[in-house]
Amino acid sequence: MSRYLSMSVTDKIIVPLDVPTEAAAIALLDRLPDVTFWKVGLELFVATGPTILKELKKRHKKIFLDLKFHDIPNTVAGACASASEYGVDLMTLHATAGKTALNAATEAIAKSPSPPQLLAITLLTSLNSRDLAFDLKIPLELPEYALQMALLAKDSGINGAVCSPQEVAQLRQVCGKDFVLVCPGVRPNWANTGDQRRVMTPKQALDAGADYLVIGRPITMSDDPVMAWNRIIDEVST
Ligand SMILES: O=C(O)c1cc(=O)[nH]c(=O)n1[C@@H]1O[C@H](COP(=O)(O)O)[C@@H](O)[C@H]1O
Repeated sequence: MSRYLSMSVTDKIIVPLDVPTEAAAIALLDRLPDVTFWKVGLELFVATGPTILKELKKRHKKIFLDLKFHDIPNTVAGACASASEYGVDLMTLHATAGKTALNAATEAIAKSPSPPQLLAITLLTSLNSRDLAFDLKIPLELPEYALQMALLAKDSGINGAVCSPQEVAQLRQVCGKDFVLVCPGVRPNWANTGDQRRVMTPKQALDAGADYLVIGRPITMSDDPVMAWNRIIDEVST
């Protein structure tokens, strides 16, 4: 058994199964047995449906089902009710679906025997201040906008938010210790940023107050995913 398994920090790093087939997902699960928390997002779920969730449960893994619901309240509530039947740990919807949809989602999952924790997307980590101001025409500074989306979610009964590590300290301070904060947009110094725009290193993100980090391509697209995973665990443990 790897020495990394004994460190609770491993449970804070969620690795996304951003691959197009069940076979590719299973190859990653086999390659990275020390990963305890996996994310299933749109690419894989559209390809496999809930089959992949059963495989993860068989392996006793925690599951973040990241389908980012964004629709009218009735539809969001129905999707949340259906998805909560899978017995996953975390689920996402966009804060910009609005207060009524966020409330409806909260009520819909409350009926589940094992409700997931609901997380609201504040502002995708692939967007920067320029995108917010010029393309989306949002007349707020980016950190203020992310905070307002988190507060909207919190006031609507949502358990936590997905935010960039650059905003996590402020959200932690304002939203409190029980609000779950999950940060994608995490890049070790040695990894490419790719399409992520608001990044920090894993250690910086955890030190700033993130409960969980989502780290994908630096691990999964590495020539040696096990080495990349162990390197990240070492960096956040020192
Ligand atoms: O909800 C998410 O997980 C998410 C929100 C966000 O704002 N940014 C973001 O990158 N993500 C997801 O986090 C993962 C990041 O992957 P990498 O960029 O490869 O580390 C992807 O699966 C994204 O779908």
